[in-house]
Amino acid sequence: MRVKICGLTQVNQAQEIVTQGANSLGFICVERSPRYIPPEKIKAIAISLPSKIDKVGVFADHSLAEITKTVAIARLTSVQLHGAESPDFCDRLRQALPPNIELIKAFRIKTPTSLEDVEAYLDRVDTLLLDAYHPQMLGGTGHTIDWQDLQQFHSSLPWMLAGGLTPDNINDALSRLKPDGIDLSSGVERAPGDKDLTKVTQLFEKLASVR
Ligand SMILES: O=C(O)c1ccccc1N[C@@H]1O[C@H](COP(=O)(O)O)[C@@H](O)[C@H]1O
Repeated sequence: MRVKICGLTQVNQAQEIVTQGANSLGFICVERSPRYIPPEKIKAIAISLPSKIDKVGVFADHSLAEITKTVAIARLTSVQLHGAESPDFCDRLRQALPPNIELIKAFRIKTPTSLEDVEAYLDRVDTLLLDAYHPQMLGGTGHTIDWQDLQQFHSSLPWMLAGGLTPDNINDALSRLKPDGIDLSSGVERAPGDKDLTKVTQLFEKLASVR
């Protein structure tokens, strides 16, 4: 399963989290987030990691030029769109990016009808990410989606579950839902951008216990 740990800002933490088993790391490119990390610092982390590890830049309503420039500087392999980017924007971004860059579209699930938004993106992105809705925050909220709302969710694209996942609730989530990947940030953190490696260890222990 894809395990993405998001909100990295420190090279030693990134390396340790990969050693523990993460295959995907996320970097917040949203300037107003307390987890923001500039492109040059992402690059320093990215080039220290094995090439097989996904390096995901998280963007929200950035311009095409900002995203393409950051992808090049930071050596990203994936772009996560966490704002209100339209299907047409995704098409144009696809044209603007190198062909091997993965496009992940995040959806903030407020009610079951929020899932209807997914349809228009299926031919335009590679991966879906379902996160919790919060009225003031775009992401990193620590809030869970009502998993009941996702019971009937199926997709032709791989999808990742995000939103308030922790070592304590991950196995409950995975017993109810069968995502292709999981994405954790605040649930394995001491403070925004400062990961708690003990919690990351607990996460992988929990995941190993059900394999
Ligand atoms: O983490 C942030 O600060 C952030 C800012 C803007 C957009 C997305 C952000 N994070 C995303 O939030 C989810 C996980 O959050 P949590 O586990 O509930 O804390 C994940 O997809 C991050 O990429």
